[in-house]
Order: sequence, then structure tokens, then C-alpha cells
Amino acid sequence: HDFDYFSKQRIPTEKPVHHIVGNLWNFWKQVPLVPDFIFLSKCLPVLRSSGVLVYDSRSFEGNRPAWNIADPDLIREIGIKEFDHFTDRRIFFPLRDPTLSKMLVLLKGEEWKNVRSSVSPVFSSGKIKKMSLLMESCGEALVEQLRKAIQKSQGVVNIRDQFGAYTLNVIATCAFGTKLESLGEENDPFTRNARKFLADNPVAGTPFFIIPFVFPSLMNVGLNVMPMAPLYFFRDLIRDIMKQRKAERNERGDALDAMLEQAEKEKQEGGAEAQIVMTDDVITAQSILFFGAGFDTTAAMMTFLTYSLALHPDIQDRVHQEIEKNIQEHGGINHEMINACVYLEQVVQETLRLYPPNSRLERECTKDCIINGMEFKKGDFVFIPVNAVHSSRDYYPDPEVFDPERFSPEKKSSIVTGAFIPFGIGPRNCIGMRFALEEGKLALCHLIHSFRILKCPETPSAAGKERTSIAHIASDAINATDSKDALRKLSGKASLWTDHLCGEDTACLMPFLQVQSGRRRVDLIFSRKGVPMEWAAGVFGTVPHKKTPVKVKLESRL
Ligand code: HEM
Repeated sequence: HDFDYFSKQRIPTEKPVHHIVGNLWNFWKQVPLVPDFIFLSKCLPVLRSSGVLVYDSRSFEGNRPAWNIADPDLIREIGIKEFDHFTDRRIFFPLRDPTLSKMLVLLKGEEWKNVRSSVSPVFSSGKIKKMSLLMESCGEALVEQLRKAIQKSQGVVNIRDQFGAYTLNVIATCAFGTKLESLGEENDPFTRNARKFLADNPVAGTPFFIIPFVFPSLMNVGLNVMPMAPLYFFRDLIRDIMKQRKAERNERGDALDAMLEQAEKEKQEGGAEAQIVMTDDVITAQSILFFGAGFDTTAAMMTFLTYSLALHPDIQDRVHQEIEKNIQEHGGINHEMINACVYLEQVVQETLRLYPPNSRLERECTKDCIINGMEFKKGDFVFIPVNAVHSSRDYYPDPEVFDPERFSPEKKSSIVTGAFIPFGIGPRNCIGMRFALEEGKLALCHLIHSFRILKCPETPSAAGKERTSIAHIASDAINATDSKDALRKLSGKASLWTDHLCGEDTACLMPFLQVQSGRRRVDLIFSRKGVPMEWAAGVFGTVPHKKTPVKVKLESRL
């Protein structure tokens, strides 16, 4: 491997920490990575001028070079214009099961392209409208569930859990064609397996977790760090439901129906077995994937939106008024009604900007190419730090402020393409975006129509402030005279990842520290300083988690 790969292109590079595993060693051992801070402070001016931060990720990702791209122009080049050179993502955990390995996220090249275009019609606006009818009952069930919950706790609820149960119910209904009678009931096999499937990977935080990063080939020869039992449970469940569906031919209007319909269409159009993309295996794998990809992300969006409304009663009042007006006009909470809520859409967008559920986009270079004078080689990784881009002053004035006006019809067009990427970018963006927005907005309309959301003593301190207070620590550290020592003290055992770094903005540095460092120790470091923490899922970034309750008070409006 050419360790001067980036320096030859006059791009600053981070020095590797360990010859084989690099910084991943630190990720596991949770040792301080002070040089990272110094490296980053050197990079900042470069980053500011070019919008690109690059480091030799020999240290992070085995011996593969990785680019960190924070500049919207380049993000557009890679995500859209030069997509043919960046079609794939790295596969963390290859699944050898012939069915499960067909999940979109595990596919590359032509196979991905074929499955993606076959699955896309499942999320067409017509199909979403049908699924919306199924979601409506889940929204009503959520309100019921919340009413029960507030009776027990003087109105104070952990909305994260509540929304988790709701998204589980929606997926059960819309992807698995089954209904959860009792939201999230623990002894129900579906819920039990779902929890296992969506829980922390037990291997995370142990040395085994770095294996797929450093020795990906071992994963291909049978080593597995994923708990497989729940995946097999869902695989078998879907197969049974599919058999039943085919036999009964009774249409429910869910994603499974849409996929079966697509399979039928391909059979009629293509004829030969070999031309059918939407096979039973592909359908089964996607159903499970929708579950994994859509559960935490959507619950996060809903959690942070509700939380933001608790902190901003004026914004809440405006959303509420709009909802009531549209309920009147459209005869209830439904697909047409939520689409008429323009301000709600702004609030959703701003939530996704300030709290993007996926903090990193990833691409793998599939063909050598030169973009803006930079040489990308086949096999290079490209990382796009979503949170960093969304928190950059260059694209958002006062980025730490929750301000839905940024997305008003008048101002929206001035947002730079490539600087708002909560659902990714280009042909490999989130296939479930419309689904997520529909399910999220439906439930939020039910929630806001039925309850007033209030801040209470249990509510974590303001999200905006949280960032600011963390930013203070960061700027103290960066301005400290003996920076090395100050940083050592500050960082404790934190290792640094670049996902949340942007420009010279120290405020952005810290969420990245907060989020992307080994979780246990960072929790510790910040909680000792009285700084509230979001739960951090190691390399995967911030995802809402039951370990960090977000409590608000709900007061019935009806
Ligand atoms: C607020 C909720 C959600 C957010 C913020 C979100 C975000 C994302 C992001 C950032 C990506 C990567 C895109 C890229 O690399 O350019 C992605 C991919 C994906 N998402 Fe979502 N997602 C959400 C909900 C959902 C839902 C509900 C589903 C399914 C029903 C879903 C299914 C997928 C799938 C299958 C992919 C992989 C697409 C591919 O590789 O072709 N997501 N999502």
C-alpha cells in the first residue's frame, strides 16, 4: 500500500496508529487519540478553503484509503454526476445466507442496479397512498398507547420508546403484513425477535467488532459477528406469509403486495425465469431490510421533532394551528391532509437537518477517476459526513438554532444542493424516504392534534444548548495554551472520527467527538462534566436508543 497516497496529492493525512488495525485499535481499546485533535486543527484551514478533509484511513479502515468529502460540489459530483464511478458501498457484514444476502444494502454493481429498479415502484406515490391507509390505524393506536402511558406517569413519557413501538407496528403492518395487537408487547415472538434484531450488536465494544473492518475477507469465509437467530426468524416468517398471500390472493395494499405485484409484472413481461429480478428471496430480504433500515431512523426523526416542539412552544402552536385547519378541510388525519401541511414539512426538514439520523454516507470507488484534480482509485472509500455538512455555517446561518424558516417556500431554493442530505444523495439514496415521511408525519399529526407537548424537569437540556455547551468545551480545548495537555484531559479516552467535523466550526467538532467515539467512555467523560449525551453507536453514528430516554410531558388537548 502506498502510504503517501494522499500526501502525494498534497492533501493532509492522518498518521496511522497501528500497522494492521490502525485507529480501530483505539476504537476498541478506547485509548486517547490526542494526535487526532492536533491533526484536525491542522486540517481545519485546509478544510475551510477546499471543503475537503482527507485522511489516510489506513488507520481506520484496514489499509484502504478513505476520503472525507464535506464540500457540496464534490458531494454532488460523487453522489450524482460521477455515480457510475461510485455505485457501491462497503459491505460491513456479508451474510452468506442465499436469501438474506439479497438485501439492497448488501448488493453491488449490476445486481444492485437491477434489484433497486425492481424495488423502487414499491415506494411510488400511489403505493405510499395505499400504505398510508394502513398506517392510519397505527397512528390511532399510538395515541391510545400514549393515553395509557400518561395515566401512569402524570403525563411524563419517554417518547423514544413510544415512537419505537409505533415504527415497529408500522413495519409489522406495512412490510410483514401482520399487525401487532399490543404495541411492543414483550412476550410476543415478533416483538421479542425484533428487539433482538434491532438491539446493540453484542459484539460491539469487543475486539471482534473490528474484524469486518480490518479483515473483511474473514467475513467471507464464514466468520460472523451478527446475531443470526432473529434474522432467520423473520426470513421464515416472511416466507410463510408470502405463501399464504399467494394462496389467498387477498390484497392488503402493503409493501409485500407491491413486491408480489412487481414479480408478477416481471413474469408477464420477461417470461424467462432468468429475467425475473423480484424473486421470493429478493422479496424476503427486502422486507427484513426495510425493517432494519426504517425502524430507528424514523423513530429518531419523530423523537427529535417532538423534543424540539417541547422546547419551542411558538413553533408548536403554529404547527398545531395548521394541523387543525387541515383536519377540518380534509375530514381527518390522512394522506391528503398531511400533504397539505406545508409548515409541518418545514419542521420535519429542519429536524432532519439538525438531527440527521444517519451521520455518514458511504461510497466505494468502483472505477479510477479524477474529480477536481483529485485522483480517486478503484477501491478507495468515500465518506460524506452528513452532520458536519448540515452544521456548517457556510450553508446554514446559526446552524445550532432550530429554525424551520430555513425551509420556507421562499428560502428553500437558496439551500445549496448537496448541503441537505438526510436521506443521502443520487441514485443510491434512501429508497424508503417517502415511506418514512408519511409514517412520521401521520403519527406526529395524531400526536400534536391530541396532546400539547411540554418541557418538564425530566426533559434533557436543550438540544441546541447541548451542542453549544459541548462547543464551549471544544473551543476551550482548542484555545488552550498547552493544547496537547488540555486536549488529553478533555478527550480522556476519546478517539476521534471525522464524521462531524466541518470547517473551522468547533461546535461541529464536538458532536462528532460525542457521537463517533467509543460509546461508554465518552458518555463518562461528558457526563462527568455535566454535559448531556446522546447515545452513540460507535462507527454507525447517533441513532436513538432506549438507553437515552427523551422525556417530555403530554397534556391532552381533547
Ligand atoms: C427518517 C427516516 C430515514 C432516514 C433519515 C434514512 C436515511 C437513509 C440514508 C442516509 C441512506 C443512505 C443513502 C445514501 O447512501 O445516499 C439510506 C439508505 C436506505 N434506506 Fe433509509 N432512511 C430512513 C428511513 C427508511 C425507511 C422507512 C426505509 C424502508 C422502508 C429505508 C430503507 C433504506 C434502504 C433500503 C436503503 C439502502 C438503499 C440502497 O442501498 O440502494 N429507510 N437511508
